[in-house]
Amino acid sequence: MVTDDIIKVENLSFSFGQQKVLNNISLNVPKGSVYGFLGPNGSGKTTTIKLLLNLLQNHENNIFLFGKEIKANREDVLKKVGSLIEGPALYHHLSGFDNLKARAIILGINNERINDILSIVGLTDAAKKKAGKYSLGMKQRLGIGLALLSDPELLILDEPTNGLDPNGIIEIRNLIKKLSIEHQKTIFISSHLLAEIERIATHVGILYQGNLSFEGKIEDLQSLAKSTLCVDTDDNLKAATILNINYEVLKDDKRLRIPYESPEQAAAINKLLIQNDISVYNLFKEKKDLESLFLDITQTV
Ligand SMILES: Nc1ncnc2c1ncn2[C@@H]1O[C@H](COP(=O)(O)OP(=O)(O)OP(=O)(O)O)[C@@H](O)[C@H]1O
Repeated sequence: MVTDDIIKVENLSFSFGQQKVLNNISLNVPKGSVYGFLGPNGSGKTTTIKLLLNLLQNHENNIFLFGKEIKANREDVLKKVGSLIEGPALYHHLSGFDNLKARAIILGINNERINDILSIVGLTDAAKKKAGKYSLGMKQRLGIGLALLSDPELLILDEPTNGLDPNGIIEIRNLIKKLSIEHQKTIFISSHLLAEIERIATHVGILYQGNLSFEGKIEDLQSLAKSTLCVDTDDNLKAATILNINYEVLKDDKRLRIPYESPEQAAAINKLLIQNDISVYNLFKEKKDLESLFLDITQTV
């Protein structure tokens, strides 16, 4: 298949027994992107990731990595992928360095590369410490280091910030940015937290109950967030009654909100209120934040 997408999935469905977990989802992950795969718990993210890595059996030929169907090209394709799913498998009695060394021996990778990896994931100073004594954030970073050993083009990370404290989250976020910008990795990262993804992703796919309810650039998602005109007056009840005649006044206990259309609409509303002897304290345009948009998208499927 000729495609610039590092991951391409076409109408993928999957069931565990009678339970349908994925319903006809299609994904397009461009080269060089940080693709945030968002969805609430249980929406099917881990299942999708396991299918992408050929860890669950898929009877269709509809998953392509690097333009190649994965089942027919399993080895060829998967050697270019590093992944971290459901927490890293570490030897707790071994140091960070030796954990990497154990994997490096199998892959035929030298100590210089191990030291590079430790530096990339910020564990140089803790290299000799036992992994069992690492914080959760350090363990996750070591797990990402293991995934990076073979210098994969694509990194697939399943909820890498799950359970981390704010510092741990920031460290992982910075690491992902670095891997994307300085090391040109394509990164597919799942999360149930929009705020997390919003800060690092270039592209977003939103999964809800096994359906892909949005896919696009992060800017496309942001532009979907509709603006409202917020109005504060000395008599909101009276103002709402007047505005209701010509406008849709949205329900809000604190202030009046009207779907924003144009600067002229804002001026007309202002004029109308003043003509009716209502003092206008505030009148401004507010863009819906992505968090509420995410809730909208996942509640209206
Ligand atoms: N091995 C399995 N056998 C049966 N059902 C499963 C199995 N793995 C997952 N499921 C079910 O499939 C659905 C999707 O699970 P999945 O782990 O893919 O969701 P998720 O979006 O990754 O959620 P979470 O963030 O909670 O891991 C859930 O209802 C889950 O109970």
